[in-house]
Amino acid sequence: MSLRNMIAHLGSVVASLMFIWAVFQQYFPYQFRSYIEKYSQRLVSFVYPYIQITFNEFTGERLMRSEAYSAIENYLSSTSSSQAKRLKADIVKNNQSLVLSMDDHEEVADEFRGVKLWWASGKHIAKTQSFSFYPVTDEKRFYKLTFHKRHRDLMIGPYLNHVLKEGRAIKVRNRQRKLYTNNGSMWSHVVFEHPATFQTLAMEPEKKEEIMEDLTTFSKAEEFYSRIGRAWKRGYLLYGPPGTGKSTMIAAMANLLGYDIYDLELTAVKDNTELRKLLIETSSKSIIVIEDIDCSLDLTGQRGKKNEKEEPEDMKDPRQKLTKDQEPKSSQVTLSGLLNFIDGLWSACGGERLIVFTTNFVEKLDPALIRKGRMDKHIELSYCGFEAFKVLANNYQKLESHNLFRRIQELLEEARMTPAEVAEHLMPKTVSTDPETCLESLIQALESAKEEARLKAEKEAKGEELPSQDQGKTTESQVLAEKTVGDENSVH
Ligand SMILES: Nc1ncnc2c1ncn2[C@@H]1O[C@H](COP(=O)(O)OP(=O)(O)OP(=O)(O)O)[C@@H](O)[C@H]1O
Repeated sequence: MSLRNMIAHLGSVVASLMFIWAVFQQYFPYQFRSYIEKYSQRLVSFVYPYIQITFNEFTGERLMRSEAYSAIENYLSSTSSSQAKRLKADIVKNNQSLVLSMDDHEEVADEFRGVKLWWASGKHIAKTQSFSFYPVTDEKRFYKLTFHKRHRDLMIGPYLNHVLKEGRAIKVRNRQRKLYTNNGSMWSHVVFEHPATFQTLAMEPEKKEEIMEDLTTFSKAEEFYSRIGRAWKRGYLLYGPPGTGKSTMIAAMANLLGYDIYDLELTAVKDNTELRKLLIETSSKSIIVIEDIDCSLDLTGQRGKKNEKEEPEDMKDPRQKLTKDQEPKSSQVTLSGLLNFIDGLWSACGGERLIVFTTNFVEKLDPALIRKGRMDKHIELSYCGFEAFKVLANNYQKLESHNLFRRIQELLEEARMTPAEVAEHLMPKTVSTDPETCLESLIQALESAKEEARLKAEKEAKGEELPSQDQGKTTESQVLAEKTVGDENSVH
């Protein structure tokens, strides 16, 4: 064989080898791998007593972020922060709090009803075919749950339900809460960040406890409501003079339960259809508030007549100046419409909702609206008593006791003053105002309120005509001539 032939032969051998190598690379490694994997897994499952479940971060054709994955991420956050060595941090709640989760390829242990199990985090990195100037990494994260096969039923049923439920609850606690208001039939929202809590609410401690207990019992009563076949809702009627803390209490309720607030302006709702739409759009874990219910709806038939008689033209509600066609906006939402929605509508919507009505004039309300069953709890917020004062003194001046407290206690038993007014006196006027100056200013105000009441009572006794007062505003600093027993913040 000539040298030329030999080179040509060698060339074709090399070409054939390269072809075979290419074919081998292209097909065999994959086939080998899958065969090896398949049979090794079968082999391992004979001797390996554990079961593994994988929860991928993205699921479905449209690769939506899996709800289960994020619930597990939230559930594992506290375990991860105490066990994992490498953690990832993320900021939630409007950049205010940090949430930690375990980094990739970490493992943490958990225990459920005495059974130990393990969670591991991992990721697959897939090569993307698309061309991009920026590095494109297609990372698919997952959590893998490992447990012994003898606990299969416990893990797949109760444990995973527990993880999802807890994870969702943590998500709700960490989410940024919202305050919704309606403009006609549309809700718009802002971030809800009211600092009021039941700790800072000026009220008698036992009544506060009772309300807090009622709220937390309600929030945990999902099973109860579904068992009795009723919508998971509860109605509160808050009533009392302006400045006694009705709005503050609603904020404290929302903060206690971690709920959103829907501040429903009924006068902006055209008719029952719009009302239905608004109520259906409210989300679970929310408080629907209808403030000043006596002014929002013509519940009693008194409002129109009263305003026409008492208010001068320029003082009237702007709605009163609308044309005749536009005017009866509020009256188109009827009391029966409202009550029907409250009773019936939410049975069809999942999740829990509180509905809170407020009024300054409980006696004006239609008995149908406030009868038990419609409104589950009636809470009266009233003038400041000594216990409520002590909460305010602690809030505003960090005072738990002071020798002027005794005098203030005596005066509060004789003079009516709203918590809002008391708070105003306790608020330091300058940075250097000392607590004693504030207490003295409060004592002075209480003494003059007491004197005013004495004069008023004297006039009344003489049968003199009293100057007319706007009932809505009178409460600011009325003095109790004959103090009625137990009128502070009473709960029914
Ligand atoms: N019980 C209370 N505890 C703590 N602060 C209170 C209380 N009542 C009133 N305040 C203070 O007075 C201010 C006004 O109170 P709030 O708006 O809650 O009263 P309201 O009863 O809702 O009045 P309105 O009927 O006019 O809406 C609040 O910002 C709060 O600081």
